[in-house]
Amino acid sequence: MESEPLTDTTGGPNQDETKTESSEFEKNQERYKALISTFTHEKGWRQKEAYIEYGGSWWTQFVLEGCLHAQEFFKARPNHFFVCSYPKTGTTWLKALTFAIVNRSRFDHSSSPLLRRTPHELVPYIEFDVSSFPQVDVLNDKGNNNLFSTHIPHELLPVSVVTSRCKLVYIWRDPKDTFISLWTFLNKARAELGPVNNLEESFDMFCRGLSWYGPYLHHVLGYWKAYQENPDKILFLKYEFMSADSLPYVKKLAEFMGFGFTEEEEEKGVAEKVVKLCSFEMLKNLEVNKGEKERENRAALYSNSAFFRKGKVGDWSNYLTPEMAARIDGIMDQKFKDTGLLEHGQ
Ligand SMILES: Nc1ncnc2c1ncn2[C@@H]1O[C@H](COP(=O)(O)OS(=O)(=O)O)[C@@H](OP(=O)(O)O)[C@H]1O
Repeated sequence: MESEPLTDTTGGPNQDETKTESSEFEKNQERYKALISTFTHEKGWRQKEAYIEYGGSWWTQFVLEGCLHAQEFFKARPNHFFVCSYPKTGTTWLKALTFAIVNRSRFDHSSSPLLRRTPHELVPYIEFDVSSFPQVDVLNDKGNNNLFSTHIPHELLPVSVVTSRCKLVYIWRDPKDTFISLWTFLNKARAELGPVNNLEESFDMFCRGLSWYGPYLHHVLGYWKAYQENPDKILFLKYEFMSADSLPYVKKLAEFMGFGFTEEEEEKGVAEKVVKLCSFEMLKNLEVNKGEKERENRAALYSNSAFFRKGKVGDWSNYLTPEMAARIDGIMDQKFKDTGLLEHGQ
């Protein structure tokens, strides 16, 4: 196992460049707001919330401001690692796994910060958690943080994430389960956001590509193409395969991150312990991930428990008709035809 320290002082966001004074931060936000007001706005999944077109994808105001901020200020370093995903495809799981993998020699399983803090606190999103940069200092209990995550489509990532030697893991999931997970999640937001469209209307919009960070299939394809061009930089995973048998994928992920399990660790079952610590059942039942508590940041519109619903493959069949399933499957087959994506990992 490589012994790169996780509190590496050369890692983490560039404090000089990223510790924006709040007035400067607010000035930037005003600049982004003015720019965003010139972009196309469409009716979103909630009456109160428009979707805004930027760079071929759909955004909500808050997240787009964060994306523009990340594009302008986030400086990736070679020792950074990024968990990339479309929302509701396995982000929380991968955040927990990457954190547990790289921190396993610092914490045993009874002292892991994952037992007290949500995976989202430990692995921040560059487009909203990191927009108030000083918060990053408190991550990992002390020191800097090298793990980040994002839902930004590949083609809109901050340039340094693509050009730096840092690595990325991307996870995707069956679009039917992704849609149901997203729709049920959005329904759990704080009441002030207003109601979400009914399932049929939201599904129709999802199929037409009109969704948060969508089109979903375009998001997947963007990372797939980047992976094909540079397989040493991106690890490509699928939720369904990981659910069926997590261990080989967790070992692969650790290896890819430069933190492969040693023979001695293999003998001691350390990889199995990481799998267990990050399992849905384990995380869902922790006090920190239960109830109505919320993360303390600008993005806290959901209780911590909203990130853990069923964690099952195929739950879509309890919500979608066979016709709806056939519609989205058909769109996926068409979009992914001849890309090799449907055969990947099988
Ligand atoms: N540890 C673990 N293992 C397996 N599955 C898990 C885990 N943690 C969360 N989940 C399930 O993942 C879905 C949430 O997706 P994300 O974590 O990508 O959501 S988010 O983008 O961070 O908002 C959501 O799926 P659904 O249950 O189908 O809604 C979560 O329940």
